[in-house]
Amino acid sequence: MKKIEHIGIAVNDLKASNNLFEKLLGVAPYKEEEVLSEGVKTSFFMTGPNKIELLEATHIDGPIAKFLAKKGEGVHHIAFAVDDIVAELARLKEEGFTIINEVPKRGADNKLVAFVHPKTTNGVLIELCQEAPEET
Ligand SMILES: CC[C@@H](C(=O)O)C(=O)SCCNC(=O)CCNC(=O)[C@H](O)C(C)(C)COP(=O)(O)OP(=O)(O)OC[C@H]1O[C@@H](n2cnc3c(N)ncnc32)[C@H](O)[C@@H]1OP(=O)(O)O
Ligand SMILES: [Co+2]
Repeated sequence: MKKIEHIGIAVNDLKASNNLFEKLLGVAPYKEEEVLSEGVKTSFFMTGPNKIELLEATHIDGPIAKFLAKKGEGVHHIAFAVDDIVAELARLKEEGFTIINEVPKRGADNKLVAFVHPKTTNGVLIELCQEAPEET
């Protein structure tokens, strides 16, 4: 794994949280994107070299809606950048971690993503991200 790619934060109201994080970080979000497959609307902030992803639920049965219902707003996952997501998933599986997505899927901000179950990572949901070609 190369570095932390982003930290994902679950929020109830993306618009309100965009305003809050803009005040907090002193920069505006550089992008907003809806990812239908995950049931989320996201926004992204850069602060120095670090990226924050805010996530609002768009689907009542989606992972963010369920997380918000159980735990409330807060840090939802840590994402790591990798060069070869398939190889990294195989390595983690071999090490005994539970992989949620055997096949990487399209995430936000031009990434291929896959998740590792928090029950096998001390309660922290881990996302792997590999750069993907821009969608046309
Ligand atoms: C925008 C796209 C992408 C990007 O490009 O960056 C994203 O970031 S998408 C982010 C949203 N998508 C995901 O989270 C996908 C991966 N998550 C899942 O597949 C599921 O949420 C899960 C982790 C498998 C849990 O699903 P499920 O078992 O159906 O939900 P439960 O609510 O019943 O939870 C079971 C258990 O797990 C705990 N949990 C759930 N989410 C988290 C979390 N984010 N961090 C820590 N723990 C989590 C939950 O509390 C339950 O625990 P117990 O109550 O103790 O059983
Ligand atoms: Co993410």
